[in-house]
Amino acid sequence: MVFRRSARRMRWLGCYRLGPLWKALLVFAVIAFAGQLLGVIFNKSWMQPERPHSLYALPSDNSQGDSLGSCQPHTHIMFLKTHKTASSTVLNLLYRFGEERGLKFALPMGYQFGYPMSFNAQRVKGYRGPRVAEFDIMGNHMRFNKPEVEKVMPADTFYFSILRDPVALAESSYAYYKNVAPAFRRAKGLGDFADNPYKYYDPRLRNNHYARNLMWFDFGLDHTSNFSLALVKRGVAAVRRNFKLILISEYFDQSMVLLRHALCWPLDAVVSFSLNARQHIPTGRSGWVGKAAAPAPLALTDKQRSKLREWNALDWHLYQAFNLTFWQDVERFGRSRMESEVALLRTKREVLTRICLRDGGRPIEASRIRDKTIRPFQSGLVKILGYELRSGLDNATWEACLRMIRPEIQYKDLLDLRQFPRAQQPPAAGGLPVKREPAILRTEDRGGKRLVEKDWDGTILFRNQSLEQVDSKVRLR
Ligand SMILES: Nc1ncnc2c1ncn2[C@@H]1O[C@H](COP(=O)(O)OS(=O)(=O)O)[C@@H](OP(=O)(O)O)[C@H]1O
Repeated sequence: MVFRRSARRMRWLGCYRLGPLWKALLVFAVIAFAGQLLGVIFNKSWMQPERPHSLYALPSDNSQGDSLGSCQPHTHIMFLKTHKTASSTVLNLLYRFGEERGLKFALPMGYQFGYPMSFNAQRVKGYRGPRVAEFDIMGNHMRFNKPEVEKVMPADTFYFSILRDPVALAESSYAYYKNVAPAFRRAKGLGDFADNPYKYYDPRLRNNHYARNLMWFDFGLDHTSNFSLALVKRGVAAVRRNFKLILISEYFDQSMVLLRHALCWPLDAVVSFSLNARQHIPTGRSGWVGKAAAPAPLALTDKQRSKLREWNALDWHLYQAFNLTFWQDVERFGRSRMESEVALLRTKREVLTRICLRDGGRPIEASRIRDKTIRPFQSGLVKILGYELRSGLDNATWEACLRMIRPEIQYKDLLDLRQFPRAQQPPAAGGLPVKREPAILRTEDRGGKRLVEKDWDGTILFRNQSLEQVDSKVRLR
């Protein structure tokens, strides 16, 4: 049939003047071409998942979520990156948004802005003084200090941050800062710590802020006074004054919807994969499996949970106050509108998972990630997980997917290099030469003896000392 049609078409094209050999050749060429075409289509549909015309767009969707009318997208943004609250996932989308639009980031010299010291504008790489407004986005870890931040960021900056239930945060913080916070280091487990925190906690020791009211501390609030409702009220009021939006980690997707509306961003810009997750291996009653220093120490009874809430009372009140505000915001936004946007966001995430990630998008241990440059930074008791990209992605897709899974430290290095190409590294504010710190926190352990432990910033936390020596030497406050 196909052959007869081709022969008719050739007659129409005047091929009847050709000899039989040429005719045969032409028929062969037509059939080969048709076969090739079919093969390409066939192969594509098998090799690639149905890929929409844009990486994010859904097959039935040529919008980017609800229209946001005529508002202008915010590009001056300050995100207070609180610790262990899903803040790396949030920072990733700020990095992506800024990178794609060529915005300028206020970056730290290392990986945090002099944390745990209070933020100082001089910590920003390339900072040239309070009247030189040249940064668009700021989001690395800091202890918030509004007057100093205002020196760096433009007057119309949108300030936002994120909070998490203090008990979940304590678990995450204990697992991550076990070797960094002296209070955690000495405790047998988080439950043991919760039962008697004063036995382990000395507020004068450096890095013990990771063990109590960490969010309150990150907001730059007074953490040295005794707990009182008046103190809480002042703290909550200060946060309300300084921040336009407080997200809630437990309701991450709803948070993303509120955020994208507040920023007038497309929904696509807030689709993300969870970064910096700790490995959970459920088994038996404890909920964990593992070897020696594995996560059994994280098990908590209900009583211990409520003790941790009491211990972190400032954080607990802060969280409750902004959880309430959050749901009032959702109410104002409209519950059903929120539900449909969250559903759209989740569908987009699923599509992207299929396009970008191996293993159905399950996060994996760093050691199993073949591309060493995207292995997440490791710290503490448990493994911090990352992702691997599917093979066979075209360049544009690969680049877009990579942006979504690139860990925070590597992403900061990349942006840093773009903003300050090596050849012209500016002197650090204050005239000190810039020292690029290695992108790895290390606990070197030889023969069971810990030699050096460095913080993200490259700060040496301790070196070749017993824990007791360390604790007595790192007194800061
Ligand atoms: N999307 C989303 N939703 C809810 N929770 C999330 C999300 N993304 C990351 N996470 C969890 O956040 C924890 C890591 O927090 P951070 O990235 O702020 O940590 S860090 O301070 O930057 O080290 C870490 O918590 P734990 O796994 O309990 O340790 C992550 O699993």
